[in-house]
Amino acid sequence: MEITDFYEETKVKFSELSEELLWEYIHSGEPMDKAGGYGIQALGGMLVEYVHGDFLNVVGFPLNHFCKKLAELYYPPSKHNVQHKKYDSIPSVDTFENLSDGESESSNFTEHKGASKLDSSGKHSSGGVYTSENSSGVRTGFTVPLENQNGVSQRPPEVPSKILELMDGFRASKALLVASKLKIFDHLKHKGPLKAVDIANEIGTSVCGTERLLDACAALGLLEKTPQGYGNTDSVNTFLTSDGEYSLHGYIIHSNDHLWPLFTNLESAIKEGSRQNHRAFGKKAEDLFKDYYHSQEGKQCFMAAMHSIARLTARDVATAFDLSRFKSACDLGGCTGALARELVQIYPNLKVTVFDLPEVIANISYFQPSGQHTAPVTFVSGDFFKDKLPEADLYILSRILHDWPDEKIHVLLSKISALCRPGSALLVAETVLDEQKTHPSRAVLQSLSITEGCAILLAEMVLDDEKKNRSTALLQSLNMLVQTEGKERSGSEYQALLEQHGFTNVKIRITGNLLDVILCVKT
Ligand SMILES: C[S@@+](CC[C@H](N)C(=O)[O-])C[C@H]1O[C@@H](n2cnc3c(N)ncnc32)[C@H](O)[C@@H]1O
Repeated sequence: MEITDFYEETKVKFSELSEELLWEYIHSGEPMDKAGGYGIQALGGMLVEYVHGDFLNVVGFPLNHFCKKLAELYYPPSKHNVQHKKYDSIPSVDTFENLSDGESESSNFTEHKGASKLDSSGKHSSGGVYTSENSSGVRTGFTVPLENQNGVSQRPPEVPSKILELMDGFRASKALLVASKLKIFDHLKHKGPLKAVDIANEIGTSVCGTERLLDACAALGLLEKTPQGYGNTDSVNTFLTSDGEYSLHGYIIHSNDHLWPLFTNLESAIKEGSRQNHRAFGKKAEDLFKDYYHSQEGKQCFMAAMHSIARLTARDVATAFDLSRFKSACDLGGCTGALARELVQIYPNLKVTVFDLPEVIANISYFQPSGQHTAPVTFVSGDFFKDKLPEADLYILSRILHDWPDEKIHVLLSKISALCRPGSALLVAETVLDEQKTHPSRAVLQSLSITEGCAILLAEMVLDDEKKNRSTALLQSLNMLVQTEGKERSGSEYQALLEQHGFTNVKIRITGNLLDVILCVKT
């Protein structure tokens, strides 16, 4: 990728202005959203005596210089193409006037859509002149002849928007993470709309940096920008503020403070095939929980992260199968009890025990909902690899198996299996990978009896959704690589693990939520 930078200088002389006129201009409202406080292209033009230099630079974009730079980048002078450079410093430009002229537009449009070439008289002929066209069909570029190394004119490939989006994806993520970490969304929820300067004062940041972050968030669809200032969108109020019932704030802070540094070491993780805690944080404990739980802050951050995802997934996990025949359940590694509480609400006859490490159980009070009836949920502390497990006729492992390698899973499953009576069951909630890890399942489409056109449209929609789910699952598998010794597994991999320990009748529900659910019975 080639990067070039430049600046453009334009001098603007204001005339002598009376205070009265200035106030009138202010009250017109025009200056309010203008960098520099006036709009030379509109009312503000009356304030200006003269302009030396590029007028459009004052309006906001130095188009002429920009186009010259583009021409340099796309058409650098070389032995092969110097002879074509008949025009001044940039090739011919489609003016706005051309675009407003319906007839000439349509004829030019046709001409420009096919490849064309400037001949020595400056007219178009078939060949290699390129002009860009935006999604609304309005041409925005200027013609630039392009040649390959052999001097043959060619049209560059379409802009690979998907690749560019992925390439820059980390910037968008980081903007979201930092805005959350700085509690910008919280301030806007309670006091918005606010101007950049007010937010900067509230959170103690620079005005220029804050304004850029807010503008980026607005461009990403997270914020609304109006003359009154920046405000949250509805989904930001629901998911990104820290006090919302379904807030993802806990997971976002975990992503910023832990996952981000771990993913920075993804390259080493791929080379070595192992987790990267020592590189990201300078220490390596026996397992990831000892890493996370060694400080009170780390512990609460991890618990908040687990809690926020559990709140969003618990309903789908609890209802994926009818569990009403069970009287007692034990959620092993049940953390803050979010799933347990959902279960007792849906199945009023079910008593649920949450079993987790002592460090976690000591902190559950932070996550207890206030004023809610929580009597059937009991919390027990212990180590599920070493200690005796509570008795129950339904065991639950939600996001537990993916943390561990097969050897450890065998230890845990054999303990659970030994405790199960015939008819007892095990419910596993994990992101289940599709079998090939390449092809989306077509089962849904085969079951549709609809017209062909409709089927194709639906197929594309379903496949798009499936692709998105699949990439989420496979990226989650990378997430496990950088921080654990575990991994995400496919349905048949889970089935094999479970059957080895006497669990049969393995049923899998793909929920469409972040977690899928597997139910199996001990025979
Ligand atoms: C990835 S979290 C999943 C939490 C919860 N089940 C959920 O889905 O939101 C793993 C949980 O297992 C617990 N855990 C890890 N090792 C454990 C052990 N040896 N004994 C008991 N719990 C353990 C952790 O404290 C943590 O709460």
